[in-house]
Amino acid sequence: MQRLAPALRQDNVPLDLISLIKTILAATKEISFRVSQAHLGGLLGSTLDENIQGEVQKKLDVVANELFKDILLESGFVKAISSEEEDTSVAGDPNGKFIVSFDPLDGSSNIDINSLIGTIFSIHQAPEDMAADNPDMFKQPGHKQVCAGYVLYGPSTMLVMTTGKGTHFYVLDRTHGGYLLVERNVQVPQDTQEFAINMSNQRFWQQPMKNYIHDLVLGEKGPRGKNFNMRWIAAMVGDIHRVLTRGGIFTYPADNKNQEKPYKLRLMYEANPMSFLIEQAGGLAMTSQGRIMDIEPDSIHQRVEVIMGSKNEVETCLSYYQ
Ligand SMILES: O=P(O)(O)OC[C@H]1O[C@](O)(COP(=O)(O)O)[C@@H](O)[C@@H]1O
Ligand SMILES: [Mg+2]
Ligand SMILES: [Mg+2]
Repeated sequence: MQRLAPALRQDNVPLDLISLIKTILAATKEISFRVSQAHLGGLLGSTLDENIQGEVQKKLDVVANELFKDILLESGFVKAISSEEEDTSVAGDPNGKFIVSFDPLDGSSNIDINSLIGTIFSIHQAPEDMAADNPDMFKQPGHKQVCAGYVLYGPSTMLVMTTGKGTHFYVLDRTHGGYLLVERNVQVPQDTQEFAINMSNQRFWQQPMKNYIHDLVLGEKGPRGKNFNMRWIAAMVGDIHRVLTRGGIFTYPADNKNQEKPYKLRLMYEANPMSFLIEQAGGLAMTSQGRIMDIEPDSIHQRVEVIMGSKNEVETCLSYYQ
């Protein structure tokens, strides 16, 4: 099995980007270790704080954020970072070539039940004409990402990453301490019989999504003429990993549960990086209005509707909105 750095060099990834990726992965190895120790005590439960989005922070959210932030800012490769757990962007090295957005722990509600969680990251070039403390640097659409990925702290610690030349799976080999390439150019099957959505929000969805899910649930007796299965891991990293592995549609649609917050997932450090991975694997990543990676962001913590996965199924879902 190929090691990570030679695999990246084979794809002609620039050396400075490889160095940044290695820095990110050093942080994930440390987080993976902390996650494996968390149930021994001290790291479970919530802090007394909320993040800027009004969500209670888990202790492990904060630990993962501090680790990731410190390692990145000390590296010299990064001009600024933005994180789910930071109010605004944090300045790094003024000469850093890249900016990194991240969700230090995705699936926080799974921490205390020892279920799937992960770290999501997205890398853009740093604009040369902006100061390191200018958060406007992050207002770049997803199609300008130079790299995106996640690390899943599951039974195996897995890295799934793209630099725009396919989506590849790596596994952390603890015997030598590095990530090994286990599957190159993963492809999402175009058709599927599996969907992922939080069904408890059904009464709050818009009518097109209600109609689409209604037809899936009718199975072979309905207009789709085939049965569908449902999965919900409650961690986007886990749900998207399943979609990349065996296909499916994953959606967090608009809802009117809270009028001020029609969407749940965040564009910069959840939807955009996952869209890059899904598209590089031959899938589609959309809102009901268009391609996620074409959205011009207006703020770091912006939320967005998400409909992504197997190409034909995403297209079928979108047809209900026409
Ligand atoms: O509470 P719900 O509706 O199950 O939401 C689950 C979704 O929320 C998230 O956990 C949000 O991520 P965080 O844990 O990073 O806040 C997604 O990963 C997941 O898809
Ligand atoms: Mg998240
Ligand atoms: Mg999170």
